[in-house]
Amino acid sequence: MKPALINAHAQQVLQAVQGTPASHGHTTDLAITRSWRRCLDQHQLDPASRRAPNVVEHPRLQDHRAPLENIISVAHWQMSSLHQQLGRDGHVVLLTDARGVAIDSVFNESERAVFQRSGLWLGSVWSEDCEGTNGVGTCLVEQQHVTIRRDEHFRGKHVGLTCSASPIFDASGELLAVLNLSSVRDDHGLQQHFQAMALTDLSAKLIESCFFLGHDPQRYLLRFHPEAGFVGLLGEGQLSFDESARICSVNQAALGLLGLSRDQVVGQSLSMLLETPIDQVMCHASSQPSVCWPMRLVDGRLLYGQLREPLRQVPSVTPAIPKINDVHVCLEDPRLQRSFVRALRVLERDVPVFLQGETGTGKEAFAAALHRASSRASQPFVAINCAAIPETLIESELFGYRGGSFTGARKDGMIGKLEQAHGGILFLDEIADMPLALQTRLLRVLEERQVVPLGGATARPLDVRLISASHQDLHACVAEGRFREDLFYRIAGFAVQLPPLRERSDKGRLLDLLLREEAAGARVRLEAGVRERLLAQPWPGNVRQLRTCLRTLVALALEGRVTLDDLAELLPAVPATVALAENPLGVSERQTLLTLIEAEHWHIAHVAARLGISRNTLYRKLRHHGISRPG
Ligand SMILES: Nc1ncnc2c1ncn2[C@@H]1O[C@H](COP(=O)(O)OP(=O)(O)OP(=O)(O)O)[C@@H](O)[C@H]1O
Repeated sequence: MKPALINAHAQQVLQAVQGTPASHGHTTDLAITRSWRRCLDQHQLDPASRRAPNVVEHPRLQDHRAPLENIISVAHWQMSSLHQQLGRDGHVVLLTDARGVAIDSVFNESERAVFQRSGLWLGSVWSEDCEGTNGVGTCLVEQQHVTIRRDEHFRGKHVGLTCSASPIFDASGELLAVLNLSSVRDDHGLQQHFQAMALTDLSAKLIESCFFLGHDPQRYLLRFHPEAGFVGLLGEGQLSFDESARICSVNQAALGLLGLSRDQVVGQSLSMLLETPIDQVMCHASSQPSVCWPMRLVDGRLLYGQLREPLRQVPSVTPAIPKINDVHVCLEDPRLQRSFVRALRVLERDVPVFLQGETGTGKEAFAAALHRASSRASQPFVAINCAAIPETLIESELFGYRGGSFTGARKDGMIGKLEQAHGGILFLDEIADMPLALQTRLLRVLEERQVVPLGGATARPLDVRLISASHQDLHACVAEGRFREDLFYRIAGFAVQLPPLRERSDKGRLLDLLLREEAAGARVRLEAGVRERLLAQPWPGNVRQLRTCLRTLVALALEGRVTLDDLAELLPAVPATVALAENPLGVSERQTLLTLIEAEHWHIAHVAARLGISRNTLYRKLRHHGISRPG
């Protein structure tokens, strides 16, 4: 931002606050005028100051992050989804604590420098007393959603930004964090601003709701709404209470629906609110409530509710510190380690885990590692690739069948994969590809915890811990009507984003591990420069592609030596555009596929190996691009 522009903006701010409206009719938004006054009178800030933002450095940043670990893990996935939904570049999503310190962020890596220049990165402090009027700081003061457009910022330095910020409250109504979306684009119309505002606010509410649902698993949780169909959705009332029916916490929507203040509700007995007797309410308590039942308030109004009973205590066999060194995969990246430890904790409490990541990032390896580290390690781990089983067979594969129930069925019937996983862990890979009709059946199985084989009459109990995965954005699948929303909520209790290989800080360790595995005891030495070259590759097919590449190098190595020439022969197999593009399988994907498929004469296994992706992924991509075998 040029000094002259900063000074001109500062002049306009001063005129507006001192009562002389600026020539171009400056803001009439009262929240902004109030904030400008605070900046001048209370914080004594200079709108023309070009001082860089305050930044909390490591390890002090850890002190800000540690108390909010739970909300960060709930929020991160939603932040990525928000960033993705906005679709284009130029946006950064920040999560700050209640003091305005950025404790998490999501942006395109290629834009890091742009956002750093604007002060939008981990540790930067965005409270009003530091940075003047801005999304985060003003939202913290107003305690409601605010949007601060370009020259509505107090400091001229920030007029290149548009920020939408929404507060996130904890279960006792205290402001816990702020979700902020900042854009450096100047070509946005009003409609895009409204879309960004609405999405930010919706995301903050979703995070708040998820946080409430998990904040106190040892209490009863009552979810309610005057319309049965709205229970389970964003506007529902949520209220937790203890064994003696004393209300412990309540969300904002519940207060609105009840027409009461927090003080009138928290600490009271549930019987003060309900005409329906408490023992009747308690009859509906279940660990996996799925049906709504009517209850009456003392003022006669009818509500519909669902009651979740306290979640069981974690079995004592659960390791206090999960056995992360014992899982036989490389998880040296601190982000991945943290995700692993947290995923294991929630899985032990029967919360379903959902893994999202690009193809080959190691979703199945991660799930299998969770199994090995869990208290069910000696029980089965059953993996099903929902994209790989033909649609006609998937039902019998999953549910099994009784002997002779259809033509071609085995005489003695077959036990389905679901039942094979009984007592252990079920891994549903590529779940977004499951046909809709089957999603309905799966949902019923998960809710009722029993399975009926095809052609069978009796239900058999099913006790499985569930991990599912997809390379697709399930939010988008739900929005497009390809994935059931209720199933989404059932399977995505805790979401883990697996980073692509190019972003992992443990790339080197992973390379060493894979090389050892591929060498299978033989001595293999990488010549100088080979390792560096391997680590610098973008690896669109992620860990799988790296493994395939190493396997080939080991096979080619003469006297156990891998040379730069060996590597050079292999790497051009992926066209240069693929290596350079930010989304390497994006723009040039179709062309890449056509070139390789022609070169390999439609040998699918060879093409998949050259790209370092699975055959299923390749088939899916061919379908997606409408590429089919000629003749
Ligand atoms: N952390 C890891 N440590 C060691 N090997 C790994 C790790 N992650 C992935 N791999 C290896 O990479 C390959 C691909 O992993 P995996 O099949 O788990 O990926 P995926 O994300 O499930 O793939 P897809 O998207 O095709 O389903 C496997 O050979 C696996 O052993």
